[in-house]
Amino acid sequence: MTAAPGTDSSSLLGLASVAPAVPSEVATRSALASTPGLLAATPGLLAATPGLLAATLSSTPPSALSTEAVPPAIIAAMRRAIELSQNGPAWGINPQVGCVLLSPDGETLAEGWHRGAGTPHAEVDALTNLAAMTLPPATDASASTCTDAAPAASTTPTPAAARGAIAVVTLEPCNHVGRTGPCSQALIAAGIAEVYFAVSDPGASSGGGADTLAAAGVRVHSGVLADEVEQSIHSWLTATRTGRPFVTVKWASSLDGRAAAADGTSQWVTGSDARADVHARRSRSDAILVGTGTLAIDDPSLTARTPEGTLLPHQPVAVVIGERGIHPGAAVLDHPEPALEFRTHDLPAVLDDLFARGFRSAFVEGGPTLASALLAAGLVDELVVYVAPLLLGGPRTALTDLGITSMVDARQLDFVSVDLLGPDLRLVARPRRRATDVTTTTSRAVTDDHTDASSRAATGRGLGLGEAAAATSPLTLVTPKETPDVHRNH
Ligand SMILES: NC(=O)C1=CN([C@@H]2O[C@H](COP(=O)(O)OP(=O)(O)OC[C@H]3O[C@@H](n4cnc5c(N)ncnc54)[C@H](OP(=O)(O)O)[C@@H]3O)[C@@H](O)[C@H]2O)C=CC1
Ligand SMILES: Nc1c(N[C@@H]2O[C@H](COP(=O)(O)O)[C@@H](O)[C@H]2O)[nH]c(=O)[nH]c1=O
Repeated sequence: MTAAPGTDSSSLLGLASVAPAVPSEVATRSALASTPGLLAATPGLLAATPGLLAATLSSTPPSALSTEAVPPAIIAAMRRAIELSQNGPAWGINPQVGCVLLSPDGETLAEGWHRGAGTPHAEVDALTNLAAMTLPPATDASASTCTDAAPAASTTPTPAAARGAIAVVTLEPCNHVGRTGPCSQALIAAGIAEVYFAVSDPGASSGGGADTLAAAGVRVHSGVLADEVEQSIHSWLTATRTGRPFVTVKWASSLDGRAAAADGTSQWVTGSDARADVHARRSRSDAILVGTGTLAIDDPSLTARTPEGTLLPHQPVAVVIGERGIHPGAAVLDHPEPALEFRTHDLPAVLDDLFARGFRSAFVEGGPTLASALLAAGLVDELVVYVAPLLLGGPRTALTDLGITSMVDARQLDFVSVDLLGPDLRLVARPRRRATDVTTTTSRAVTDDHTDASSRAATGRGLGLGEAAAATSPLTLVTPKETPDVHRNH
């Protein structure tokens, strides 16, 4: 059973009588997103009473989509979309996104997910998969709008089965009109009648797809399992909202809070399970940051490796911060990715620069001076602390001065998780949000490896990297000649 966007079609989902959304209805989606946990609470009741559901929906405008109004098939599809999203890379400039296409009666038609910058977005991937299943081979179903390689809507896959279908997608469909075509247009062109998504896209240029869809007569709902999606792409959402990479500070300490023995040796404080966990986290990060003190004393490799020493498929870029820079012969010079050095103590500027290069996650591996400076500056989003059951005593505490002199100024955190890894504890904590905290949404957030030329200029910060280089090619290798303060090595 099919229907054009905005027209009625009877269905098991009871969606037939829902009026087409209007833009003003979509504009209220944030209210719904604030109570996402409720959305998933009572699907069983709804499954048992489809007639009641249809009645509820017909009398409830989409803007007031309530707990009861989310059909179980949509919840199930969103759970599947979240699973699919996790097939994509956890690092890089783009988020993990998954999409499930449903027929009007709730049957799964096709699935898709995003495989990283330069590849089709999840919605287009799902449409392409649907086309591949339903169109004759002569039709080029492999092209898509949302890739760097395939511009414009002329290559949008428009399988007939998509007409009147429902798209369930973890992130608001993008609204880009740039190097990549917008997913919102691809969905409209394919004849999708209804879209459910979890979380709004905070990107200034990529967000707004919901309004575009609604204006075209597509029924649009947001906030479905929003808590789950917020958690699964927390790092990317935070980076996009704040305009700097998501910063995780990690350290390994003794039970008495020492990161090294008095002579500076620290290998190893923690055991093999904890270190394997560190390497898995390295491989999900865009960059590993260390200060020149750690470089000088530990001479770390900063690669992501298996316990046997094999390199993991994704390697974060090693970033060394400090006036001393990288000494000749340092192990990071043998890293498979060219290392970056920032001969500065200006940490916001470093993070700005990394963001402009397309880095969305920074994993800080010390040492105590760099970690403390980042914390004191309020630039840390998460702590991952491994505590080993051993005592070291002495002066080498895991953190140094945070500028806190009295308990009233203590940094309050919340534990996110506490786990035993072999003999060691892993504690994950995040800053406690205060009522006065304001989430900053910058106007420079971008997705799909676009770099907004205004981003660095907007902050007024820089480390001597030419604006043009940063604006046009976030991952361009910058030679020392071009940048006295910032450069990649080898
Ligand atoms: N157990 C663990 O998890 C870890 C332990 N360690 C241990 O820590 C020790 C090294 O500690 P530490 O010297 O603190 O190492 P850091 O890596 O923190 O390096 C400190 C240096 O970073 C530079 N720096 C960059 N930005 C700033 C800033 N904003 N403010 C101040 N300094 C900045 C300065 O160098 P410059 O003079 O060049 O400007 C400073 O001297 C070693 O014994 C090592 O084994 C290290 C990492 C992890
Ligand atoms: N000592 C210590 C850690 N130290 C961190 O690991 C770095 C060494 O990385 P690599 O040379 O790539 O193996 C070192 O410089 C420091 O940042 N990490 C831990 O998980 N547990 C430990 O006990």
